Amino acid sequence: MLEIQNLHKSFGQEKVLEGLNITVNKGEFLSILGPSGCGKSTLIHMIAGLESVSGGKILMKDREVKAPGTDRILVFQSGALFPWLNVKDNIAFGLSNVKADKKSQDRLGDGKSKKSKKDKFSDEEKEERVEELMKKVHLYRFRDKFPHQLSGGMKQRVSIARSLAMDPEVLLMDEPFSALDEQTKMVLHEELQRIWMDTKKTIVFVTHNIREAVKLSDRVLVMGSQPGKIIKDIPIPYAHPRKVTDPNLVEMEKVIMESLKDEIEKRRKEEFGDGYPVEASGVFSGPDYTMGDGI
Ligand SMILES: Nc1ncnc2c1ncn2[C@@H]1O[C@H](COP(=O)(O)OP(=O)(O)OP(=O)(O)O)[C@@H](O)[C@H]1O
Repeated sequence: MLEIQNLHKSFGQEKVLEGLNITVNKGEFLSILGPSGCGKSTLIHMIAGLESVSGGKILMKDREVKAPGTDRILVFQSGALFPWLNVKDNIAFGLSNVKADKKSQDRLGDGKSKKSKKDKFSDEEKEERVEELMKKVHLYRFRDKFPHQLSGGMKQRVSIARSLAMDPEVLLMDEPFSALDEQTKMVLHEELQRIWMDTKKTIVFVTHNIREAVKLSDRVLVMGSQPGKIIKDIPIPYAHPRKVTDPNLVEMEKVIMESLKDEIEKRRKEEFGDGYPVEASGVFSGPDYTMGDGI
């Protein structure tokens, strides 16, 4: 479905990503996990077509990614809703720009005419999709509310619904829950697992939270930094929906921690210099092993 081949990225003299090779399978929930600054957002922006590549290729269904497209929709950390639109209109917003692909054009009988590209969905289908998605993310009764009237979790659910409305081949998620409190995060994890099981969408999910990655994904790619590279590819072969208390998942968290040992040591040295006692650093002592601002 999505193939990343020998991908490199530099910003000026700074080499950010080096030699990444990733295959994302159809229907897979893949997490990209790594410490702050290792290049996760840069990578997902490149897949979305929002950032250029410095070397290598990104192929989506064998076609090189050169620009953003409705086959790859990115859900941002902030939700990025339009404040002047209510829930319903925010979800409906992208639909008018979704055009039918070549196959559907042919089915519609005008596949040869580029100028008259048809909308993928009729007006009735758009209406139905928006209604269905508002129900799917449990926001139907809030459909007339505006973003400032919603909680952080609700806003993120609108954002997910808006992305799903466009029926992308791949849903790209850049730390979508990192700004939320723990309780809301847990609810949204359940919500996302349910949506994923329902829709069987391919999801590429960027996070620095080990527990989140293990709970949600079929596979976790662990990244190292400076420059960013894949250091481990770890399958999480357990049925969904999952509970974080599942001993198998706790075990997987330990496996991932182990694979990040060198990375943690690198960060510890950066933060504290040589000789700082490991047990005194407090790094990774939090409840979810977040590799965020603490290191
Ligand atoms: N547009 C840009 N111009 C210059 N440097 C950039 C740009 N975008 C990112 N970088 C640099 O690339 C490196 C990787 O950044 P990126 O945001 O991809 O990391 P990240 O793993 O997503 O971090 P975080 O988890 O903190 O969001 C950083 O050193 C950052 O400063």
